[in-house]
Amino acid sequence: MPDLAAASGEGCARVYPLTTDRLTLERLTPAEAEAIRALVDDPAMVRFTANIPHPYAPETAVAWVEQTLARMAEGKELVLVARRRDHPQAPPVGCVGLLTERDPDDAAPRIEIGYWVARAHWGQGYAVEMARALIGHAVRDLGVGFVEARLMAENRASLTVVQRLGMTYLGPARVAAPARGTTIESLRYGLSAEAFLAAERARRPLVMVAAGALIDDDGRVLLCRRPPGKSMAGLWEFPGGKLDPGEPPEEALIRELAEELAIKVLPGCLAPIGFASHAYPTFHLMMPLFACRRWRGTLAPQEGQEIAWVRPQRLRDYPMPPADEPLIPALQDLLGA
Ligand SMILES: Nc1nc2c([nH]c(=O)n2[C@@H]2O[C@H](COP(=O)(O)OP(=O)(O)OP(=O)(O)O)[C@@H](O)[C@H]2O)c(=O)[nH]1
Repeated sequence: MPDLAAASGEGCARVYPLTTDRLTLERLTPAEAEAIRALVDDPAMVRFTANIPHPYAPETAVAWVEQTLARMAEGKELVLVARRRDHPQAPPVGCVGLLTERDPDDAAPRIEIGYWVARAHWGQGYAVEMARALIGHAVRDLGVGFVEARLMAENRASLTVVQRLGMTYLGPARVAAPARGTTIESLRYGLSAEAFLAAERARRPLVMVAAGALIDDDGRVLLCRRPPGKSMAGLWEFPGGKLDPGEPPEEALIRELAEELAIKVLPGCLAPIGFASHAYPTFHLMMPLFACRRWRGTLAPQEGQEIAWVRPQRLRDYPMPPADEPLIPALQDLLGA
């Protein structure tokens, strides 16, 4: 049985918050009770849920948070609160959670996902984005092999979510609805870890890029600015580019450095520093970074790109693509900054 608290112990501090293209997902804390109550206390929101009462009193929200935190501490539940990355102080967009459940006829406990999105954010794909992040975490970090969802047949929005997640219909189920004092007919959907990972790979193909940290005699590093019109325009990056099919990264980098900066580099002058592995919205970037202190020719930008020679301790003054962030300390270490 997977332990849903497994990723919150010592040494795993960097697992949370999970981040997605638009959201930050942080573990539930007692401080969230009132913000959650304010969003959930909405008849349109609770219409399709089994156990959210309406009206939703402040003490009910506090009690729910307390109970949930107790279950989270036991590894039986994991609830994350989603906020927009561009509005971190704004009220939450919604919540997504996993819980372990056991019906009388279940041979083994099952892991069920649940989510809600505040009404102001409906129709923008947030439920799918939150659920994908949490399922990805469950599958990759917590050893969860199968995730279920239960929803009411008339909940069209949730049906779209489970379909977009790639879940398949498993059959009908009756769900206890304590807030209504009854049970309700619902539909069971499910997704295996393998199917989830296959869908993720198809949605986000792997792109291999080779990049170089050119280092001058003063220990400064060359950054190039992404020109207007390109993705992530205006950010500073290491020179380099995509590998051609079958091309080794060193060869690709040497070719790119000649094309972009008119310099000739020999393979022996490239030393690996580290790599970036980052999920962008439409592709997964894998990018080895090589240090290079020697080249031939006069370095001259060939594509009109702005360049800067940057002292290692000043690298953070230059906004870089998110994939590059983890490479900065490695480069600073190398250069003794
Ligand atoms: N060269 C380079 N590319 C980087 C860095 N960090 C990073 O995320 N990338 C991404 O890796 C890809 C490099 O592709 P590329 O250099 O061949 O092509 P491009 O800029 O025209 O990219 P595009 O296909 O996004 O327009 C881009 O999507 C770029 O945003 C970096 O430090 N150097």
